[in-house]
Amino acid sequence: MSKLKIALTKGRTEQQVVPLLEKSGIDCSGLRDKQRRLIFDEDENFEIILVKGQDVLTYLNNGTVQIGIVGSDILEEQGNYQYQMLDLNVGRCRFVLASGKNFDPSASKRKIIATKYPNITRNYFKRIGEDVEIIRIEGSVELAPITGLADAIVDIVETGTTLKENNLQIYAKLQPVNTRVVVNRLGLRQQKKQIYNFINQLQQANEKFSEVVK
Ligand SMILES: Nc1ncnc2c1ncn2[C@@H]1O[C@H](COP(=O)(O)OP(=O)(O)OP(=O)(O)O)[C@@H](O)[C@H]1O
Ligand SMILES: O=P(O)(O)OC[C@H]1O[C@H](OP(=O)(O)OP(=O)(O)O)[C@H](O)[C@@H]1O
Repeated sequence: MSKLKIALTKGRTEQQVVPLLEKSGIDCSGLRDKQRRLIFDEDENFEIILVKGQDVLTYLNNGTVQIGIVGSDILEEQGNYQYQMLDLNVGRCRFVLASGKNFDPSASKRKIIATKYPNITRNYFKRIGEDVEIIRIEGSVELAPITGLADAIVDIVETGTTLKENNLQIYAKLQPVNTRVVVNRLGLRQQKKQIYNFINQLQQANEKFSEVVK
């Protein structure tokens, strides 16, 4: 029987998900001890690769892996909703619209919004019927309203520390974010039993199951 291959988002997601994978009985000793290694096959049933969140669906859709573990922020930004199997109770945060204290959300002038998530931002402003200019930036998003690059930002908030330390405040709360398990459809047909066993083990470890593929 071939091993199930998992693309796990490296960084924050990896830190929070590895304890869950271990709880569900998967040998993650290599991940615990690693420095720059990216592929882990210590477990007899699983192979885990560490990838950037934005690349998880590329590996999944290509069939290189059967399972991906990635934030709902990235799934939503990339417009993929169809392969989500499990909602993990980790990586919890929320999208917000934020700016400095002088920002006027009801001002009639066309606003400039900086974000790492242009699609989510476009959809939000479309929903509320406002036309805005979006500037895409890759990080340290909070700098945009402080430096005058943009009027406001759409970004993720977890503890609120980054906003607070940069004197920004929340003007609107958008959708919540958490970590999801996504499955390749062909993989699901070919390795159904293995995949469902994995999902069940992870579900028990997580004690929170939310959504089965339709
Ligand atoms: N402050 C946060 N608190 C909790 N979860 C977060 C936070 N920021 C991001 N996340 C979640 O963790 C995932 C990975 O975030 P992480 O910061 O490791 O990667 P990143 O933002 O792409 O940064 P980098 O480009 O440095 O790798 C995000 O896609 C999101 O789901
Ligand atoms: O509410 P907090 O707990 O402070 O977390 C929010 C911060 O975390 C994320 O940034 P990240 O650490 O990924 O850095 P980045 O600016 O490089 O994207 C996000 O973009 C916020 O800046």
